[in-house]
Amino acid sequence: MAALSPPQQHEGKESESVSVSVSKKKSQKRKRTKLAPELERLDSLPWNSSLPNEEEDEAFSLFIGSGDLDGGFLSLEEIDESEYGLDVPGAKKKISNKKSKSKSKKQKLEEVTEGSGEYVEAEPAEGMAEEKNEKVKKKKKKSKKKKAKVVQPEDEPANAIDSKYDEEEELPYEDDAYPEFYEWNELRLHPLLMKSISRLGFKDPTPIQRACIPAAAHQGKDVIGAAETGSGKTLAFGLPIFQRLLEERVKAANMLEEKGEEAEKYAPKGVLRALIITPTRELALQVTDHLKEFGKDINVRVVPIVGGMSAEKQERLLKTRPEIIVGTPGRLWELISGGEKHLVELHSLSFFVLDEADRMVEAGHFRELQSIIELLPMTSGATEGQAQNTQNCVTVSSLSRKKRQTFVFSATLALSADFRKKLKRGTLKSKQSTEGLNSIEILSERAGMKPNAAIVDLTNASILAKNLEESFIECREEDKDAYLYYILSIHGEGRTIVFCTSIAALRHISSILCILGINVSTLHAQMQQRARLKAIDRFRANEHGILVATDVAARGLDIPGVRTVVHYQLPHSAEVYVHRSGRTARASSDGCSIALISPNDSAKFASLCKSFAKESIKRFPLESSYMPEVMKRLSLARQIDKISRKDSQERANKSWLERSAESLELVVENYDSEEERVKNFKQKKASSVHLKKLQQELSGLLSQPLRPKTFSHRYPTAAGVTHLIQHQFEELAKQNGDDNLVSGENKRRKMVVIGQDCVEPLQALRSAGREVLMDGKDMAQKRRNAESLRRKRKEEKKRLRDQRRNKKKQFEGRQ
Ligand SMILES: Nc1ncnc2c1ncn2[C@@H]1O[C@H](COP(=O)(O)OP(=O)(O)OP(=O)(O)O)[C@@H](O)[C@H]1O
Repeated sequence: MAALSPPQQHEGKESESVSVSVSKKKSQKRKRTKLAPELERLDSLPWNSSLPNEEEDEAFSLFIGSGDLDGGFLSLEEIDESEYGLDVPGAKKKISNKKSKSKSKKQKLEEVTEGSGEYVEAEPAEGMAEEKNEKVKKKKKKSKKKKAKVVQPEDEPANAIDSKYDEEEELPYEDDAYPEFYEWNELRLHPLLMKSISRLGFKDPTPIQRACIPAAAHQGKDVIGAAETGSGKTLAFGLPIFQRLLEERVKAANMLEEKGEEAEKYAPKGVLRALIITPTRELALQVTDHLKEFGKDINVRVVPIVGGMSAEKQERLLKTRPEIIVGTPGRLWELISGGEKHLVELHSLSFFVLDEADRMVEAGHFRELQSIIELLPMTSGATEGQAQNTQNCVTVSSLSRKKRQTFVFSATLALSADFRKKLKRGTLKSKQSTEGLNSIEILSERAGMKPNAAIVDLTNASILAKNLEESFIECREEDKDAYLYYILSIHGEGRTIVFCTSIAALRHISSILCILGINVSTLHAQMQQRARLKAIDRFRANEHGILVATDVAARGLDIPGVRTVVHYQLPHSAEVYVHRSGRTARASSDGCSIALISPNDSAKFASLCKSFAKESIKRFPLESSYMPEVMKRLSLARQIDKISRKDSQERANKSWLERSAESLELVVENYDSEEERVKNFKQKKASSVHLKKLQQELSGLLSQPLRPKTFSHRYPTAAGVTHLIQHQFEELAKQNGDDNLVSGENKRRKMVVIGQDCVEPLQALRSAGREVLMDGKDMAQKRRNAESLRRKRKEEKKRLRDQRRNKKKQFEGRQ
């Protein structure tokens, strides 16, 4: 990784004293020792080789051409953390002896003047190095004085300031200053960000954060990031944005004395600095909330702009002139093309982020996104003159000279076309022609992504989250409802998301489950935005909630406690399967996915497994003795559903006819004969009686817990012993043995439930799931067999029908 490669060599180095260079070596050695396992791990990652050579890198300059601000990024010594009230809970301040203090001073000086290799400063013009060092030293002194003032209690004698300062001096982010945040300290983030990290209790950065932050925040690189679902990608691009905005503020504050009001333009307020684009509204709102929550102490405005939002609210939000906007392509383009004042100031952008980038290049988003990208000013080409011509922006002259950073993230970037190969080879080069490039590359290039972008691909061959247990149930298409009901009622622990491909299937399932007394929330793209958000809130609020959703919920939704994902219908692509499954097993938790596979799905499922390099997958354990009862309930539910649907359809038709007639001021007359009306009435009555009867029968069944067919209250073994029950028996026997050993007497035992009840799917899968080889050929053969059986049955039926018809004809002919 570029961020961990040897430090850059800077001019003017020879002028440093020997003691400084010795201490520098020690400092580097100390850092390397601590980073050694990290380096080893990172070196072994596939993307490492594709990173550009550090020496060939353009040094990142925040204010190109401005001698005063050369170096752009701040060293931590320039940031006075005491001003930010940094108070990391549980962190202990380390007070060391004088000797180590002086060494630490030298190390810090050296880092400020020479760069540490973890952040890159633009090289000053020849002869300016010393001047710059002097300036930095002065700033350091100023900062030290401030610290002394902050820590000095009112009644303390003046000579106590120095000693207090000496103690405080150890506070900046030394690797060992806050042991519990050691890994974060390595990333050298602004004290306010550290404060947020500690507030949220994020003990360590996730691998994608560890890999992206140095490159994006300290080297100013563009980043293409791929890592498993739930791995913290939002903060991997969010933290570098916050870091740069904070650094600019500090820089401007430090310059205030020298340059007065002019300094403020280096940390401009009220202009758009970051535009984050996500494919769905829910994701945009979630990313906004995540960044807002993180940026509580930072005073950076983060605002969502999504479809379905009322015009007034949108206007109100944009009036606050937020620095960060998170939005969906459709609404953003609508506003930009309409000339919305805050949004058209795209020249002030310092960050352009495509979250779930691979989804956005698909139909439905691509055109709008492309249009937005086409409006982005050229990062290197925008001259000052051009920029000055842009209206409504007072900060153009300073901002246009900055480099805009582009971040492209997704869990499945590596799955798309031959992108993975290109990621690995690092062949993302700017070409004149777009031939041979896929859409992500084209968009990335058009968005101004540099050829030396840091490419961080942390996805493994299977792409799926590592804590995810996958499984499947083979069943007939018409039995999918029954198995879904089985999973939800027998293993209803934790939150579950059921994914469908079509809205029709979603409606069917939610209706059936509702009749069966299972409360579900639904989420699909045709719902009103308010209803969509309500559904998510309801799901979030229920510890054992069930959400039936289409793929609109597949990407990015981060709801804690989702234990199970059910693929009721298989998705159309491997990417969607990864994202759907990724709603569980997020961050450090685990979870399981269950795919319901009908004979028609089997070949598709086998090819999915192949794309994830999976040779085998677990079959979800089923207790077949429950199925007769499940089927009985389901049959009743289906009949009830059919009657209710017919009724409501009739009502809808009737009211439509009446409404239409009313609007045309016509009178609807009933031309049915008396006989027909009586017949209709009788039919309705019969159907209503039948419906009532079915409902009564079902509610009688639902009032009892679901039991295996041969369940006996006394001997719960008659249903046959499954692996799970076997396992439970063994555990029970062990437990009883232990109890007897301890007490030595027979106590009255508690009632013990044996079976699958209340065992969450993951647990059932772990204790009884059987690995099945995913042989594509075998699956395809099975499907062919099933098809040929169906065909034979159909032909047989047809033959019998023809036979009957012929007989009838012959009989009629004889007469
Ligand atoms: N360093 C960290 N330590 C612990 N938890 C973290 C850390 N960073 C992020 N998280 C949490 O991990 C969860 C997943 O993060 P996030 O939504 O950013 O994942 P993601 O990689 O974008 O997932 P997806 O690909 O599904 O969109 C969030 O709840 C977030 O708060």
